[in-house]
Parts: sequence; C-alpha cells; structure tokens
Amino acid sequence: MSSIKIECVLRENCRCGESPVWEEASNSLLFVDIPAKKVCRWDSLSKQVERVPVDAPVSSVALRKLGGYVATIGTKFCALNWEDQSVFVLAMVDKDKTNNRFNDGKVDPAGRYFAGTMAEETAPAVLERHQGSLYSLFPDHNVKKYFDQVDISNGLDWSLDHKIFYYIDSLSYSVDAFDYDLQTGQISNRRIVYKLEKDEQIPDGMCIDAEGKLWVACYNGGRVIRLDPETGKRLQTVKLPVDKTTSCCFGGKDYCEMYVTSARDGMNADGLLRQPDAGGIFKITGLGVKGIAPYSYAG
Ligand SMILES: O=C(O)[C@H](O)[C@@H](O)[C@H](O)[C@H](O)CO
Ligand SMILES: [Zn+2]
Repeated sequence: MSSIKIECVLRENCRCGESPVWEEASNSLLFVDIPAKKVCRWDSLSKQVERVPVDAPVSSVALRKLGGYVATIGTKFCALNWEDQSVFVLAMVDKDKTNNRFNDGKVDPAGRYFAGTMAEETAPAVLERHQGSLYSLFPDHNVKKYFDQVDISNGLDWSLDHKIFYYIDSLSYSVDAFDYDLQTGQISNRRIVYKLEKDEQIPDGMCIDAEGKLWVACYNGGRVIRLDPETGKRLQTVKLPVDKTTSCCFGGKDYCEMYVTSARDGMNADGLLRQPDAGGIFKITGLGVKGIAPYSYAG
C-alpha cells in the first residue's frame, strides 16, 4: 500500500487556477489564473514562480514544439513567447459571441490544440447556458469546430491508444467519451463514461494516467477521483484540503506526482479562513501510479 501525501507547494491565491501542465525540460509546472489574466510557471527545483500577464482571461496553456507555449486567451488561440512576454494571435473563435471566452484546453497526441468555450460567468458555474463550443487548432492554424450547445467546456484527454477522446461539459455532471480518429482529428459516437455523485459536485479538469484510468478534479467537491473508463466505476477518491479543486496533471520525476490547481473565487470570508490554501497548487505523492508526458502543439 502506498501512503498518499498532499502538500500545498505554492500558496498562489489563484482566483481560478487551471490548466496545470508539466514541462519536463524546465522541471516546472505551468498553469493559469483565468480571471487574473496570468500564465504562471513554477520551478519545482528553485520553488520560484514567474508570471506573465496577458490582456484577457487566459484559460489554458500548453507546450509548443517550436518552443515557448500556446495559450487560449479570451476567444483566441495564441502563441506565447515567454522570454519577451509577447503574444501572437493564431486564430479566433466565437466572433459573434462577445460574452464568450475559451475555457479548458489541451494538445492531442498529433499536436492539435483542443479547447472549448463558454459564456463568461457572473459567479462560479452561473452563466448563460449552451453558449459554448468545442474547437481544435490544427498545426496549420486552421480551426475545426466539433459541436456547440456547451455549458462549461472542461476536462479533456485521450486514451493511451489514441482511439478515444474524453471530455467534460461540467454542467452535464458527466464524463463523456468519443471515438477518436487521430489521423483526421474527427470525433464520433458520444457516450457517457461516468455520472458524478452528488457529493462529488461539478466535474472540472481531467487527465489520464499511465494505466489508462481518468483523474477528474471535482470543483466544490474538494477531491480528485480516479475512474475506470471501461467499467464506468470510480476506483479511488483523494480528498484535498480545499473545496474548489479545478484541474490535475501528472508531473515530477517520471510523472510520479500529481499536481492539482484550485480556486478562491466564490468563497466567502469564513470559507477563506477555514481554507487558507484555497487558490494554491497542491502536490500529491504516493499515488502508486504514473502519468504520461503532455503533448506539444505542432504548429
Ligand atoms: O475553470 C473552469 O473550468 C471554469 O472557468 C471555472 O469558472 C470553474 O471551474 C467552474 O465554474 C466550475 O464549473
Ligand atoms: Zn476547468
């Protein structure tokens, strides 16, 4: 039996921390604070954090093969040069929906950057419904739209054989799967893999482990849960000392550690007193399972 340890490694006070991504080359964790309009990079060796301000809510960040990063900022897919903090727009979506912004995003095994949109929230999980869509940015900077009618586009990842795409629309309270064609980037045959239980609250960010099991961060549920997408059963629950757990990824040496982001927005003064680490970055060790390296955008 492994003994699980949970530690707040960075008290960042994120309003809404999201999109943790491990960058092996720099031993760092990248993440964003969406409403604070910041992309952050935490060096796990020096424990120092660098922050790059951008001009709109930034909802996800990913590695780029050419160097630097890509990020979803407002309704734009962008390239981000870390050295000079410059942003270059690659494509824009939802041009007719001025109240929309991107939400969670991740790169697929072929180097396409997937991200979905949502209406801007008036409070956490309070928003005009069915305004979002799911998109991907191909390496040639063309954008493909998959479907619309999304509430809060969230957690996404691909099966280890690249034949399944996993996806969460948070307000459906389910984790879904599609057949995935890696060659073309097409998805089909949507079905439900897991329905969250009441105390698990709202499914948010998600990642896959090296055994093909899914880890879902439960917003307001203060936990990450491990799911078997083949049986639809929950295998494990790991509780964290904050309620607003937003997303998770594996990182560290051999991807043996899990990193979890969290949020402060929507908490009252009493809640913040009880959960002073809300908005922090958490490291979970001793899970006994590894993750896989993130893919890099190929354009
Ligand atoms: O990061 C996200 O996915 C959303 O932008 C956040 O606002 C919350 O996580 C959401 O409210 C929970 O459903
Ligand atoms: Zn999210």
